[in-house]
Amino acid sequence: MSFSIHPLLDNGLTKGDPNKAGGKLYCHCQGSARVEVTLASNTAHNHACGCSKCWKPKGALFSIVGVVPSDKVSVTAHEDKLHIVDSSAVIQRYACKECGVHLYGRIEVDHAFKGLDFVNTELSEETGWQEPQFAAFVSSIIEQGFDPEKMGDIRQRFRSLGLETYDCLSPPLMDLIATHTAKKSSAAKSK
Ligand SMILES: N[C@@H](CCC(=O)N[C@@H](CS)C(=O)NCC(=O)O)C(=O)O
Ligand SMILES: [Zn+2]
Ligand SMILES: [Zn+2]
Repeated sequence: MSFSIHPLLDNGLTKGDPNKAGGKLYCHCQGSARVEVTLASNTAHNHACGCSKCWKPKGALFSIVGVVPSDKVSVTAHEDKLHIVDSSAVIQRYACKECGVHLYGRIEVDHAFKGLDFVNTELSEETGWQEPQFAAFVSSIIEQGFDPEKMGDIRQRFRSLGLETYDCLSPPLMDLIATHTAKKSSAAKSK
């Protein structure tokens, strides 16, 4: 294997436990210096994301990121170590100032996914989190230097794991975004 999609997928896909009700995430700092986030829910829509903004473990081409309701996310240790990576982005990604790991991403603006936080469950020491469901923003890895000639290998790798690849989000998620946009524009027209 000449490239790593993500450590959680490089050796096959492990199904999650549909009854898992949450757990803790930690940054990569050591021992008691770790930022701790407690999730009171499993993720939904967990997926591989090839975009340049989502946090990836070292050497991986993709991030694995899912969503949980924002009210199920609490920072339970070292909140002071968190900063927003890019305050102009739609997703405000809170990262540890010391190790750079993203602990959660939150949307504060009017958006179809407002109320959902983006999290990387590989930061947990537990198993059972929802397995990835699809791969998104696959072509974006080219923007970060990946050889366009090898994209067929990437897409084939995802297919062999049973995951569909998209260059934006999956159709159901794109439908949600479009529905939100349509509602906003019809509300604006009726004013
Ligand atoms: N090609 C761009 C795509 C960035 C992008 O649109 N990312 C998606 C998936 S995470 C998004 O919704 N971004 C919103 C944000 O980062 O705030 C890149 O790689 O930077
Ligand atoms: Zn840290
Ligand atoms: Zn992304």
